[in-house]
Amino acid sequence: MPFLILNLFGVLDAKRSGEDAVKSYAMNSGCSYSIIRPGRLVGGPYTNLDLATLFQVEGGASNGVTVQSGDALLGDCKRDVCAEAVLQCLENRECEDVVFSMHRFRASSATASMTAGVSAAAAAAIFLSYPARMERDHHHDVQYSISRETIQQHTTSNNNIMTAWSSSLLDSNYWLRSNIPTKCEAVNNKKMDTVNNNKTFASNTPATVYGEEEESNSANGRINYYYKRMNPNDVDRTSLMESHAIFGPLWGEGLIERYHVYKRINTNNEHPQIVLQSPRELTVVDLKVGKKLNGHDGIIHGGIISLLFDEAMGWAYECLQQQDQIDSSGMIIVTANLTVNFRAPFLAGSEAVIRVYHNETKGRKIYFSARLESKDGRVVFAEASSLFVLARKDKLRMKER
Ligand SMILES: CCCCCCCCCCCCCCCC(=O)SCCNC(=O)CCNC(=O)[C@H](O)C(C)(C)COP(=O)(O)OP(=O)(O)OC[C@H]1O[C@@H](n2cnc3c(N)ncnc32)[C@H](O)[C@@H]1OP(=O)(O)O
Repeated sequence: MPFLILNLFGVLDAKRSGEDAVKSYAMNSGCSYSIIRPGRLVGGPYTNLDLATLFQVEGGASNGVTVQSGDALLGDCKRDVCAEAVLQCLENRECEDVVFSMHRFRASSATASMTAGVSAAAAAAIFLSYPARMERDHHHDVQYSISRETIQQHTTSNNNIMTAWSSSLLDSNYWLRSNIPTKCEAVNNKKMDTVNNNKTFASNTPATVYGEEEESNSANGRINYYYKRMNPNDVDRTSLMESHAIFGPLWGEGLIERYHVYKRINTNNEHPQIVLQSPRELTVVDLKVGKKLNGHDGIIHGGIISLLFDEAMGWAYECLQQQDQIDSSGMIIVTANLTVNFRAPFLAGSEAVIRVYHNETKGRKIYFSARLESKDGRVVFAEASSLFVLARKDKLRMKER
């Protein structure tokens, strides 16, 4: 069928952007995904409004299916078959990061057919025992609108999320995550955005920066904290905005699109006006990177990540200096050593936070560590440790070997 007709009202565009969103969410969250592209859904219950519903198209007696990678298959797909595939994907690790289309097998046999393209293991895992299973488990009675709970009950594969093209199949278009305890929940984008903690934050705390620690060293056992935005315009360096790597040349659409630095301020729980000292977490940077800073296609360059860390730690020194009232007149803080471990691809166009921790100060040597992580803290993209040295400005010079 011509693409123009299939894509009437932008249906296929919407499906593609849904898939892209699932993949990108999976990458950012450290989950895998399975994407099922069923043909037109037929067979009851008729939950969506289309011609198949109008004419109560049954889809025949056969429950056989054909599976193929990509979207080359044309035809329809029975709802119960699709529902079964959803459950099978969640149960089989072979189905992680798999995209396949699925259609009714037109021969009279009820045996599943696999077409090359989808990994043989995945296809086998999904469908080899499929007809027998349908008989055994009476899945004809399966709840076609699969609830979150049903999915969770059937989820044994590790950390998989999935989507199916048909919103009539899954309740509320849930994107599903599986059984790592903290992640064992069905999430949709609205829920994701409203994840919050019950800490007391100042009103200037961005919704994207979350507190995570239960401090226990104040008199009454708890410390409240909030984050105060630091303003780069206050920096006593007139050239900062023009020649600074981040706020100058690398700033803008497609480049570094946000780099908001927040200083963590701890207060006594009972007397919030009293600011407490020595939090290990000094600074949080709320950042967004564009799509023009890549090394590999779609993945932010490791050098850029190192830059983001280096800067965050420089600002952390500023926070430390304000807090400990270090006298640094005539001195400048420079990075002597920076080590970065890259843990997961940081995708172009992503938002994230960097949390910087103060480890130790020895004379003019200051040691920091930091994490670049997703905004909900579930994925660590990179970790860094550094040594900053406070050097005299007038002595800082090119050294001879
Ligand atoms: C409200 C508004 C707020 C505004 C808020 C503004 C915030 C705005 C933030 C901007 C943030 C920018 C952040 C970018 C920061 C850079 O990127 S700076 C650029 C990159 N770094 C450089 O160019 C530094 C080049 N290196 C040097 O100049 C010199 O090697 C150093 C690091 C100054 C050290 O030289 P030195 O002063 O002669 O000292 P030296 O005796 O060699 O070493 C001192 C100690 O450090 C140790 N050390 C030195 N290097 C190393 C090393 N690589 N590994 C291990 N140990 C080392 C030595 O062993 C020695 O240890 P001790 O013997 O004292 O125990």
